[in-house]
Amino acid sequence: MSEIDLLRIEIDDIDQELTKLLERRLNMAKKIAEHKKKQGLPILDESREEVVIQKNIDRLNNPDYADKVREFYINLMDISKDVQEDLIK
Ligand SMILES: O=C(O)C(=O)C[C@]1(C(=O)O)C=C[C@@H](O)C=C1
Repeated sequence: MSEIDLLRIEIDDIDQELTKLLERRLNMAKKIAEHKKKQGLPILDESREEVVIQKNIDRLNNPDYADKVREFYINLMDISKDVQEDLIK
């Protein structure tokens, strides 16, 4: 097997875990949306989003990825809000 094939096997394994985790996270986001609907709360919580982003930047071993992690969580929470809005509308 070529080196790129071996590296792609690693990427595929990581993607498999990421997809499982994404599905779990989106399921939790739906539960939060149901709670917010009952309580009459807005979907968007900007202060919580900043906490999520900062906490995960702080978890990095390589701080060079800070901007990428920020971008990742902004996109992830946009997807989360789409799922939440689809559920409650
Ligand atoms: O924690 C919440 O209040 C959520 O609704 C979850 C979540 C997220 O995906 O992490 C989504 C939307 C909010 O703006 C903040 C965070």
